[in-house]
Amino acid sequence: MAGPATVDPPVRTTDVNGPAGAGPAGAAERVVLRLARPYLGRLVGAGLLAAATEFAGLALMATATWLLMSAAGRPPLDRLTVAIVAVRALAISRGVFRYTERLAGHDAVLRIITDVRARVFAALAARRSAPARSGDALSRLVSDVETVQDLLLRVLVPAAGAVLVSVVAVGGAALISPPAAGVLAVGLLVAGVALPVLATRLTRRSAAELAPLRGALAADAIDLTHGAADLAAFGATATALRAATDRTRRLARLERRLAAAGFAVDAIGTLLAGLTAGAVVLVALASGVPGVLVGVLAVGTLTAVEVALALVGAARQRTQLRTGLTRVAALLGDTRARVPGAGPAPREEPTPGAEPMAGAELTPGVASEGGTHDVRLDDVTVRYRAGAAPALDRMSLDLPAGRRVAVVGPSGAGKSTLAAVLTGAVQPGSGRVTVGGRDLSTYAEDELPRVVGGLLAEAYVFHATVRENLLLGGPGAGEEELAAAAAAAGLLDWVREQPAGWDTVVGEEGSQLSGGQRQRLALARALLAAPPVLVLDEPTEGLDPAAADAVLASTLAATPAGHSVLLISHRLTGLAGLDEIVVLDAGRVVQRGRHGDLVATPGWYRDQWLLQEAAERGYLALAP
Ligand SMILES: Nc1ncnc2c1ncn2[C@@H]1O[C@H](COP(=O)(O)OP(=O)(O)OP(=O)(O)O)[C@@H](O)[C@H]1O
Repeated sequence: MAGPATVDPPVRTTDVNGPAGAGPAGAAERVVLRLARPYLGRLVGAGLLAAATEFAGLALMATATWLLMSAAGRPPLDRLTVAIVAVRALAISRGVFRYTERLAGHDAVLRIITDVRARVFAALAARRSAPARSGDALSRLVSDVETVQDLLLRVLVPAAGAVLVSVVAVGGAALISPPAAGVLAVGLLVAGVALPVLATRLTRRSAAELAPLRGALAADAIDLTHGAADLAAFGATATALRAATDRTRRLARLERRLAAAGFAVDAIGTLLAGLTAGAVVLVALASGVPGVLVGVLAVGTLTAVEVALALVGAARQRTQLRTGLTRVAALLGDTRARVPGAGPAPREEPTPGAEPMAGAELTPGVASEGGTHDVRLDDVTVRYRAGAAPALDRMSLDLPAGRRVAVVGPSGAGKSTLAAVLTGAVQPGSGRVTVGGRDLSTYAEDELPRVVGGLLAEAYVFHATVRENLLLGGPGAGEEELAAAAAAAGLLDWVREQPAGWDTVVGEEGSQLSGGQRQRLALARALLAAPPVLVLDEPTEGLDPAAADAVLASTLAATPAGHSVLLISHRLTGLAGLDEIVVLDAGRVVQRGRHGDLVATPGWYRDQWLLQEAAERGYLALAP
């Protein structure tokens, strides 16, 4: 069978979500901090308590060291009493400080978050382009706002505590030995400034790639589940799975790289603590500091460097929070930072080419392979549940190659089931379906979509660009073919009006399109695929009568000659040009013939035609 060997699913480039961290994170932080201003007193209190906690830990280690080393010289007990009491007091106060710091920090931050969430909600509600129902909006309300919480609780408060304690530690060391304090200051600067900068540099790029990649994977999961039927119908399941697997691998690689960089920085931090303590000891000994105080300086240095190393963790956190913070800040409109996910992917240079003719016949995406594509159903029965009434009841139907047939009938008659049987989505319980004389069950999974396919009921629109959604139907299609398919489906004018044109992102499940535009997009995709047997399940659903007539006419005109069409429709208008109309009821063919004959014959078709005529005449009379 000729035609493309593989059909690509819409390729989600990570830029669907926008480049993470593309915005100025510093500006975003300023916006967030401005929101925190009314709670500044509480935040400063939390920062001071964090510093008190770290200081209590540092003082505890230093006092305990002094106590142990002094006790080795067996001094009178009264000389140790103060230190013993201090150790107990510091050990208890450290826990108390930690507890109150957590309490105060969370109290302040949760108040700020309540404010931020209310503002984000208001901003989202005011934006028509980001409906509050969409997963993206939800993620902004929940996870992005949590980045504000993390910025305050995991970055700013601990960082403030670490800086304060570092200053106090250097001051304390200077009381014992100014040269040793100088060495400690250098060690603390390396631990608290140079290492965080290094950690940020090492992880920034990977962290920036991480967030959009995770977003793309989440969207993959939705597309693979909700769009499974459409992927299968276009033979793109394997390719979509491969793309998602590749993304998962890339994510794993990135996370490994980030973890390795993290371990390396941690190892350098530990080494630095040891080296600084060693240098402090040597300098203190050289300056004639007594042995006990040298011990105090050594242990104090180890503890102080460890406290300063918290800044490395804070820097790492900050890098990871960039994307979320930028999105929150941009949403609140206080920064010009780009909102990843809100904007379309950068526009590609248009492919030079002739202007397509509206309604021009499409180049078949797949040429028929010489053999005919006669479709035959013999005594086909489909039952969705054992004991239930059959959806198709011993149904027989011929659809010779090149024939254009409409299938109509009351709701629940089995029309969509017939489409599902032909596209291989539903296996008949009994009977035989052949295409080109070959049993349908002998077609390989990726082979059938190249012969029978089209627009399924409730077609899925992927969270990608218009172009990517269309290319699912015709992977190799150029601008001209895209335009011809879009013109036939009545979508071209809309595409041309969009600033991003073919690169307009349609949102999750096409949420940024109207129902009619979604339907036209799905129809254009089916037309682009142009299989020899084209199944169209309600192609004009959701369109007003005049638009439905125009789209149906251009759709039929765009279908290549020699290709069969099986059109499922509720509307009976526009069927006069078809070769045959089959009326189904309760899974059986109850009438068949051309429109003119059926209208003249008493039965469901004639009744329905008269009803629809009257209804649409009324509609047109009411129309302005
Ligand atoms: N997935 C399913 N599971 C169980 N029963 C189903 C399923 N799909 C369809 N049916 C049943 O099969 C029968 C035929 O449904 P089908 O969707 O083919 O009818 P239809 O003619 O396309 O209806 P409509 O015009 O309302 O879309 C109905 O009774 C329906 O309830």
